[in-house]
Formats: sequence, structure tokens, C-alpha cells
Amino acid sequence: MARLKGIGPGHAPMTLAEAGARAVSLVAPVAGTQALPLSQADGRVLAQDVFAGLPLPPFANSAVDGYALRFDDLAPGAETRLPVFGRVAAGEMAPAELGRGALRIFTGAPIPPGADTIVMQEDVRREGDAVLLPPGLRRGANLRPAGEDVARGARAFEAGRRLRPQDLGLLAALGLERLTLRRRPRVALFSTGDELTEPGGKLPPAAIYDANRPMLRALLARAGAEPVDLGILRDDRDGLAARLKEAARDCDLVITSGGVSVGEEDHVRAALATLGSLDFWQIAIKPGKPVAVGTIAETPFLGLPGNPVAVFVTFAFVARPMIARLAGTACDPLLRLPVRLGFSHRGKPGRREFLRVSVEPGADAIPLARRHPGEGAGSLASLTQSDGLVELAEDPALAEEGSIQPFLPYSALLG
Ligand SMILES: Nc1nc2c(c(=O)[nH]1)N[C@H]1C(S)=C(S)[C@@H](COP(=O)(O)OP(=O)(O)OC[C@H]3O[C@@H](n4cnc5c(N)ncnc54)[C@H](O)[C@@H]3O)O[C@H]1N2
Ligand code: MOO
Repeated sequence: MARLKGIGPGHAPMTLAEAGARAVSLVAPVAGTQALPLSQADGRVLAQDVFAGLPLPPFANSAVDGYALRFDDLAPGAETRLPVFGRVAAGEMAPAELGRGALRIFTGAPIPPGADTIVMQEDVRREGDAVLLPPGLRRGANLRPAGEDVARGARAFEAGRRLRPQDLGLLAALGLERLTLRRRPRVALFSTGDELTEPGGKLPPAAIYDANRPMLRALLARAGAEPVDLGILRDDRDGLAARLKEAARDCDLVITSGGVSVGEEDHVRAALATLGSLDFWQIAIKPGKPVAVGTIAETPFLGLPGNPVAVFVTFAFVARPMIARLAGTACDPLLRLPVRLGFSHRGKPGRREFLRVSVEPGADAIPLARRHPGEGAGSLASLTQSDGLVELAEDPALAEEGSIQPFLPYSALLG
């Protein structure tokens, strides 16, 4: 495990890109695979390449309801009258060959040898046992050849692929029912702080309900981890150290929120210093400046800040790539979409800022971003009432109203 050099509060904050790269360098893919049915494979990572054991589609078939025929039976430039000699629906065998005439055919039905063109039923006239075909048809129209989508033997997926619902569709079409998947990383999760109370109970004076853990549990699950929820750690250095040590024994990563700032009540840093190695990072972003990283007996540790919006942002840019690497998959680069600012914002030079915004259709093709009035890093309502984050680069510090800026919808950060 690579050891980081310590970066104390006196040092210059690092960039977000540097922090993300360092965080990823701390972890390695977890070992172990599981054979699981397709029904449990969404969001899981393939441990092996998958090759197509059959072509898709498996046989040439019709893309429409209509008539199958031989293109050369059509009169060039004139209407053609052909006898209808049979009928084939999806799931039925096609006749052994096509005689002179047209075969009534339905979408998905196999095409008999000899037929090379399908005409949509809306484009023909039916007269008794004959069909009248207009001129101008295209050879090969509406026919789906065997293997057009996936050739037999082709690699359908590479090992390391994080499966999406559409992938499950393709795997099923290839006839696969069980897959060899990587084990999900087990991520221990704690909240820290004497002020925290479990939701559902009575709220004592000066207390708040623990909001970060339910949010992080869900973020972890969506990122492809198995959350191991270990509750709230109180601000007591020895108790806290014992529980962190135990969690590190059973899990692939330990995540906490809170207690990483500079106050003397911020005990996570102190506990970590006695357990393993600890580096305290300041990242040049807002929100989400303080993050603690390190190891507890070889298990990586990530201490997120306590403010809920800072939790959300640091999870997206620091924790998510770590979890992807642990899970054995690539963290897809985030696609920023252009939006036009409906406000101007002066930031601090050298600091990247994430502003919560709602987007709406703009006067041109570019959506308009409106800033949420709740600016504080503690404002959960602002996260729920916005569509995503506008990302303002370190420089220039002034982002002017009307300028085009990158936007990250929450959906992109939750995958
Ligand atoms: N003197 C300074 N004070 C602070 C600084 C600083 O640089 N100098 N940084 C501020 C920033 S930025 C942040 S972010 C916070 C991070 O502090 P901690 O990680 O130590 O977090 P806490 O102090 O424990 O909590 C901060 C805030 O968040 C609330 N919180 C914590 N956990 C939860 C939870 N599970 N659910 C809901 N809310 C939670 C907590 O009650 C505090 O209000 O420090 C600033 N201070
Ligand atoms: O991380 Mo703090 O919330 O930057 O404000």
C-alpha cells in the first residue's frame, strides 16, 4: 500500500484532481468472485470477459409486419402483383423455401431461404390471395440478418464492466443466466459526533438527527459497494479507535463523516494517528475542503467532512473513484454539460467551487442554471431542491452572468 506524505493544515491545499488521483492510488481491486443469477447482477462488475455463444439475432428475421419476397420478383418501375402462398408468425418455423410469391410475415418471424426483402403491410394492397406491391422498394429492406447485432464468438463485454440494465438485456439475449461477478467491496460506514441521534428517536436538546449515514449508505450502494453500517461514533478517542480498528479488520474501506476539521473536538484524526497512518488533506474546493485519508492496519480509511453538502461533494469526487477501483471497474469520466449562468459568482482564486443549481430551458439551446439560495454546506434542503452542481474552475475567480459553465446533473454523480 502506497504511503502518502503528510499534508498538514499549514500546507497549501491540493487540487481536486490531485486528491482524486491520490485517493485512487491508495486502493486495489478486492479479490474474490461470485456466481450470481442475472436478476442480481445490476450494478455488479463482471469478473470475466463474456463472448457470444450464438449470433444475435440467432436467425434472419423480419423487422416489420408485412410480406417477405424475393426482390428480383418485383417488376422494375411498376406495380407487381404476387400470390400470397403462406404465413409465418414469430415463434413459428419458416417454410423450407420461398416459391414465386410473397409470404405473409410478422415482426420477429424467421425469413425463409430465398426471401431477401420485406415490405411493410401499410405499403401494399391486398386483393384476395394476392398482394399488390408498389414500385420503388429497396432490396434488403426490413430484414434483420443473423448476427447483425452481435457476431457469434464476438466479445460482448470485457472483464471489469459494471453492468447496466441494458447489459442484462444483452446477456439474457445471449442465453446467459449465471455470471461470474466480482465481490462487492465492503465499506464500513460511521458517523461521528456527540450531537447525533438516530432518526426515529426523540431529539434531545442540542442534538440533530444523523443525516449523513442514510445518505452515504445509499450513495455507497449506488456506487457498487456493500455498505456495512456501523452507526455513530461518539467523540471519545479510545472508544472511537477501538471501533475503527474492528471495522478495518472486516472491511475493504472505512468511511466516516465529521470530526476531521481543526477543532479539538475533532477526534477522528487523533484516533487514526494512534491506529495507523493518517494524512489530512485540504482540498482546494468549496464545499468539502477537509478530508482525512490513511490506513488502519493496511485497510484504507477515508474521513469525509461533517457538513452534509461537503459529504455529498467529497463522496462524488473522492470516494466514488476509490470504490470503483476497489470494485475492479473503471470510474467513467464525468461528462459535464454546458449551462448558461443565470447569476454571477465571485469565488476565491485558486479554489474550485460547486454551486447547487436548478436548470430550466434557456432562450437558446443552452439550459439556464439558477442558483439555489441555500449556500451553506449544511443545507440539505438545497441538495434536494436542485438538479445538480455547476463547477466553477479555480480561475478566473469571477464567473459572469450569461457565461457558459460546466454542469453535473446529480444523476451523473450517483451511478
Ligand atoms: N476553524 C475552522 N472551522 C471549520 C473549518 C476550518 O477550516 N476552520 N472548516 C469548516 C468546514 S469547511 C467543514 S466542512 C467542517 C468540517 O468539520 P468536521 O469534519 O470536523 O465536521 P464536524 O465538525 O463534525 O461537523 C460539521 C457540521 O456537520 C454536522 N454533521 C456532522 N455529522 C453529521 C451527520 N452525520 N448528519 C448531519 N449533520 C452532521 C455537524 O453537526 C456540524 O454542524 O468544519 C468547518 N469548521
Ligand atoms: O467542507 Mo466545508 O463544508 O467546505 O464548507
